[in-house]
Amino acid sequence: MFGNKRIACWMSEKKSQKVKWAEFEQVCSNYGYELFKLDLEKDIENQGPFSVFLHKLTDIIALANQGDAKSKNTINLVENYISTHPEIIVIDPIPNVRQLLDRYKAYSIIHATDLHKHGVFTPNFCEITTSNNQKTVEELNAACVTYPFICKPSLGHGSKKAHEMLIVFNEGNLRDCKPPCVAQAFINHNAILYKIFIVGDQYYFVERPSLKNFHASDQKTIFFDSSDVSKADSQSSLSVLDLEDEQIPKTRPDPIILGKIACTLRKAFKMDLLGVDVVIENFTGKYAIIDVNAYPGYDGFPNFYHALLKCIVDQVNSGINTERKHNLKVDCLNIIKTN
Ligand SMILES: Nc1ncnc2c1ncn2[C@@H]1O[C@H](COP(=O)(O)OP(=O)(O)OP(=O)(O)O)[C@@H](O)[C@H]1O
Ligand SMILES: O=P(O)(O)O[C@H]1[C@H](OP(=O)(O)O)[C@@H](OP(=O)(O)O)[C@@H](O)[C@@H](O)[C@@H]1OP(=O)(O)O
Ligand SMILES: [Mg+2]
Repeated sequence: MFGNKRIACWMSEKKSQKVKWAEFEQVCSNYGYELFKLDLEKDIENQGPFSVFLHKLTDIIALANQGDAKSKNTINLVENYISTHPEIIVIDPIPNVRQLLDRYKAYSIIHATDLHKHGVFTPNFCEITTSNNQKTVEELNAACVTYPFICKPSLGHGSKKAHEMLIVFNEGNLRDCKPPCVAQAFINHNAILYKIFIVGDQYYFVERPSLKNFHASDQKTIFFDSSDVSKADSQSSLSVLDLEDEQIPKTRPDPIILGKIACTLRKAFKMDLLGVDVVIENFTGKYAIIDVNAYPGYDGFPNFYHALLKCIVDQVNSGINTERKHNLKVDCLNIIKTN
């Protein structure tokens, strides 16, 4: 019935549990596609043929990078299969996902875009690679990272540890940073964050809770788990504004700037499924990109499965490979729909 119009899908058990499979299958079927879950424990060839591979392999790629033999083998099998079937549309290409796993690399890619022309920046950042505090002070100074800063594990996905962070308020507590990690200047933004969810040429943004304003001081380091802060229903005590900050006026986000960010980062990362975390800096009104995620949760994205299928069909119909497609010049404001 579907011929080779088959979509193979792989994601972690945790993510899989959040998928409404019956609805997703129905939407695929409406677009003429059969959806099936690829089993990476079994021979891939025997499960083919398929024309589209939709995946979130970030955890396995991260484990493979850390030397885990089973994960290395799995990724090798997947990459070999893809290279012997170059006609398969892969969303998103594994080498492109790989570069997102390293926060330093990801911030460097954002920094190299021309988004600064639109009042958008990525906060000053540097890598912390040593426990030698004097060396770290030099690195921080060279990159103009001031206090307070957020210290994030270099590895941005793939384990609980990737989300264990700290806010460092002074030089005296630099020893709390456990390399390899990235120090990123803290941007005061009155505890409101915007998540831009990108699906090919469509995007949508939602407002989420975030961290309150902080200032350099002699206070002790704050340790937190990022997954407790900016989910739709998060109620972290770190998000409660100090009394004097409640008066700071709220800036409404400009959908055109968020669209520009979506379009620019889609091209820069050469990926279709991306989540971008943006905060608006108090008083300057500038937009700071603080995090980019592969295949995020899309919580709140209206008709997400339709958007995903449109993205898949666009790729299939383009008749050219992903690498070339993302290199095409496109007019950002035409291709990104506002919500
Ligand atoms: N530079 C920054 N300035 C101010 N607040 C920040 C900054 N970076 C991160 N935050 C806050 O910390 C939270 C977690 O940071 P980040 O998004 O980098 O973590 P993460 O583990 O990659 O999260 P996720 O993958 O769930 O999006 C953000 O949601 C935001 O509230
Ligand atoms: O937990 P949620 O469903 O919301 O999705 C989160 C997603 O987990 P998932 O892979 O299980 O979807 C996370 O992936 P890992 O870093 O853990 O790989 C990361 O992309 C978060 O940014 C997403 O949160 P959001 O940015 O969308 O709020
Ligand atoms: Mg985030």
